[in-house]
Amino acid sequence: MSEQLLRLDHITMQFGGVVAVDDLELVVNEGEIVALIGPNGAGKTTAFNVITGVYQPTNGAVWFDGAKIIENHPQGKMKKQYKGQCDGLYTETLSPTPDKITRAGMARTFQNIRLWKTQTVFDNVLIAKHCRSTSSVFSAAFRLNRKEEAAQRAQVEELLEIVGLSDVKNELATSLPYGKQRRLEIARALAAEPKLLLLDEPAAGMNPQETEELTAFIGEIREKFKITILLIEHHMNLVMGISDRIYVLDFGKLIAHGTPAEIQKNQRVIDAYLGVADDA
Ligand SMILES: Nc1ncnc2c1ncn2[C@@H]1O[C@H](COP(=O)(O)OP(=O)(O)OP(=O)(O)O)[C@@H](O)[C@H]1O
Repeated sequence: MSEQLLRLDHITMQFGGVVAVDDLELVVNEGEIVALIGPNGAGKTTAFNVITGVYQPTNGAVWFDGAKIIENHPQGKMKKQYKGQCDGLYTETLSPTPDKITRAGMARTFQNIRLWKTQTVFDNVLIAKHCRSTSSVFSAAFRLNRKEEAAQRAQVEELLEIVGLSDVKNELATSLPYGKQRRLEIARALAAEPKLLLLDEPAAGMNPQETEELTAFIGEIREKFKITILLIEHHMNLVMGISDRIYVLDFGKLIAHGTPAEIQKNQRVIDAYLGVADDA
């Protein structure tokens, strides 16, 4: 459990005058479930967007699976603003696209469910599998490689069985109840066979029972897939129930990190976030 899978070094993301993420240092070790929490607008989704290549950070580096995958330093007008803070620390510009990052072994879900609405449960997962395979475009369009296609279909069957969606595999994704749609979204991310799964508010919009089921489901996924998970979540029962460690952001800055027990009694966190009533 001690190998670092993901490491953020001095990550800053500035949009115009807003510093959404400010000098963030974060580590996720192999096999861990780590939560990133904080009040609305704290910078959590922005951090995910930097890690997954949606945004190029203003400064800093991201290491994944032993390699530096992202790096940037203040450019243009920003140079003056950041002068003295990070001079010479980062000199390269490494900015892979999100699909390259997926291929490197990360997969994510989004705050708003993004399923292929007109496809079945099975096809939603199959398409995600295709996207991972090198011959995906041709295979998907022309079925050039039938052997590969058959193997992928079998893997999708197996995955749906593991996540408990086999019985609804031929139904349209959008006909599923909300909790199952969330489960499908996670299954689709798992189809990419990631080393790191990033979940952005997986329990958003869920009632307490659905949240409880999801909490158990995430735990099962970790066990069954031996996967590492970084998640953003507002439901404190879920966060405290499954996280090994928690990072807390407030106004882009890291204000605390530690075990759930440590975070629960951290006064800065209580003031900034946990004092706010849980809507779970
Ligand atoms: N593309 C963007 N352009 C300009 N400002 C942005 C952009 N994305 C995020 N921000 C700003 O950055 C700050 C952090 O937003 P972010 O969405 O990362 O917060 P969050 O912690 O994920 O919030 P929530 O819990 O509400 O999802 C906010 O002030 C937001 O308005």
